[in-house]
Amino acid sequence: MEKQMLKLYFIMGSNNTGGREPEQVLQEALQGGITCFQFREKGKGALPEEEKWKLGRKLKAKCAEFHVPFIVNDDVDMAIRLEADGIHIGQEDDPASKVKERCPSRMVIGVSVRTIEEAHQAAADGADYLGVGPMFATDTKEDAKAPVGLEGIRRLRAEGITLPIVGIGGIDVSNAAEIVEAGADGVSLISAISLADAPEEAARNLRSRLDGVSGR
Ligand SMILES: Cc1ncsc1CCOP(=O)(O)O
Ligand SMILES: C=C1C=NC(C)=NC1=N
Ligand SMILES: [Mg+2]
Repeated sequence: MEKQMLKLYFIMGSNNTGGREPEQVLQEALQGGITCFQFREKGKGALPEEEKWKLGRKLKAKCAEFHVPFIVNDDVDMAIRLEADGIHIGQEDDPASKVKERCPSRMVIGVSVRTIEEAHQAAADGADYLGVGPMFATDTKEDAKAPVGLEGIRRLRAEGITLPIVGIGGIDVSNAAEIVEAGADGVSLISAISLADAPEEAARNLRSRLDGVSGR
């Protein structure tokens, strides 16, 4: 997996946009320079199945226009049937080893981890990258656990985790660089772009900030 794709990894569902059209917000984020997109339709106000599939197809087509990887959160069937570039799973989903068996080998598999044990397990299960967090406080994910902070990433690297890592949780232009300086290969975020007055400008500012940082 090309870890550069993790530099500015935007995540969004229709319930993260403050009521704006998700396709429009994604269009702007792509124009602003996001390097990866994850469709994450879950939580309060998430779309029912039928609409979720329709939106998923539209967002995938938009990512294809910009040659940006399209990742699906949680829903392995959707990821496979939409021919997504990858799937992202959490600790409550099937292990990466099981998901990997079901997916074409071209698909990347990301796993959410918070502890060192979870990180080692995900690596052993064949994860291609880790989503580490929550980094900072966030109110986007209702059931987010206590933040692990930059130390959460430093500790994984000190423990010898060499897999590509994105930090997630409460990230914006004010703290994105330090995530990479702590040893991550990029940042993943929702509201810093999805709720920005100008999503394209927000993505552009984040991208230029991240282009100026040397990670590991
Ligand atoms: C999905 C997820 N996992 C840990 S925090 C979080 C939400 C991130 O949202 P935001 O970037 O708006 O803090
Ligand atoms: C919870 C998550 C953690 N990390 C990433 C990249 N995506 C997620 N949905
Ligand atoms: Mg999940």
